[in-house]
Amino acid sequence: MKKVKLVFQDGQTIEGNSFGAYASAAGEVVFNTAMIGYPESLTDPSYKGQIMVMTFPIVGNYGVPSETEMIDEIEAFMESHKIQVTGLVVSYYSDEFSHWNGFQKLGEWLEKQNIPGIYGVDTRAITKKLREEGSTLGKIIAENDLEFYDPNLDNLVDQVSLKEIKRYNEGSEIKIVLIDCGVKNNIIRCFVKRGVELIRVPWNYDYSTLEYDGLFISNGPGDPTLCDVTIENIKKSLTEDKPVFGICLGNQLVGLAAGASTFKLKYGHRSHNQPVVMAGTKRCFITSQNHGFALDDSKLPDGWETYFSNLNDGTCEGIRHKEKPFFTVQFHPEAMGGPVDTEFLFDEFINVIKKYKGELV
Ligand SMILES: NC(=O)CC[C@H](N)C(=O)O
Repeated sequence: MKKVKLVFQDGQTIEGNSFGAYASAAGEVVFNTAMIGYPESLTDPSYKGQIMVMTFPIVGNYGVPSETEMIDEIEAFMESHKIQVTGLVVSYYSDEFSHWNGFQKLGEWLEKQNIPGIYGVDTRAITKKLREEGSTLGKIIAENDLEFYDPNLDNLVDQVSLKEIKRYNEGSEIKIVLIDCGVKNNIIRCFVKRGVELIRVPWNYDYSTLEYDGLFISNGPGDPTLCDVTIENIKKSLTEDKPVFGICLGNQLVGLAAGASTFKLKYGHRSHNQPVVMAGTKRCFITSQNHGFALDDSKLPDGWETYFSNLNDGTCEGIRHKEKPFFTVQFHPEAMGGPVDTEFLFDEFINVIKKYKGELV
């Protein structure tokens, strides 16, 4: 059994066992308290540049599904075409797996994609550290040492966004432009199964010449303020009346385009049980989340209001325009993995598009 080290920016070093690739990697260390869903989380492009600490004590016991099986031109069981995290930290790694959909061992999959994992470390102590001191930079060290690396200084969206336009359900009556900032596959599935045409465009694409009925802005990695081209394009869309919907990074980008500001949370929200409340109601939803930044809704621009708030820390979980059909959420209604309480938001978006097109009164 090979040993590796997890080294934090403050010098703290924890030794553990290697699994996956025996390699060194540096990034931002974040923790995720979800009990399941490691194949989906590991392939979520929003985790790009991050070393994920899973607090659930046993990881790997249901294996990993096939990463090559495709349905409708997208990976059937993954949230993107590859592992996006930089490294994985778990307490107990189970090399044995049992699941109807299990195809390979988690360690084998990580190794194939050259992603290091470390296990046999106290993930509760690490999580307490991150909660008390905030997210920090870190590295997994095998043989060779590395510099620390802060992914939030790089335009990660450019690295994960697709490079050319791609259409799904071509020819459908309702056409939605999806700005791909690192979109999760389940967002695409949620639209495709509702029968709309999806025009998936790169993060910096000028979509103003396309024919479409609604604009959707996806999730994505890193600091939202670095998505300057997307923010400028959204600004133009907000002067029009076409419906706009954004998820996670998309929520932050619409907020920035409207004139609000973002800030970095101390340790982020990464789990499948984040409670949010819909403004003006007592309706609470349990949501799946993965974000390190948030919109500051203490001073929203004129015309905008808070749509959802987080019941744990009161931070903004979405905004909406008071008159125009624009709304966004910080959590993940497509929930992969996680609870599907808020998937109805896709239907609401399609309904406001129908209203906008005069098909619904
Ligand atoms: N899942 C996301 O879209 C994350 C958005 C942004 N990168 C953040 O960490 O806040």
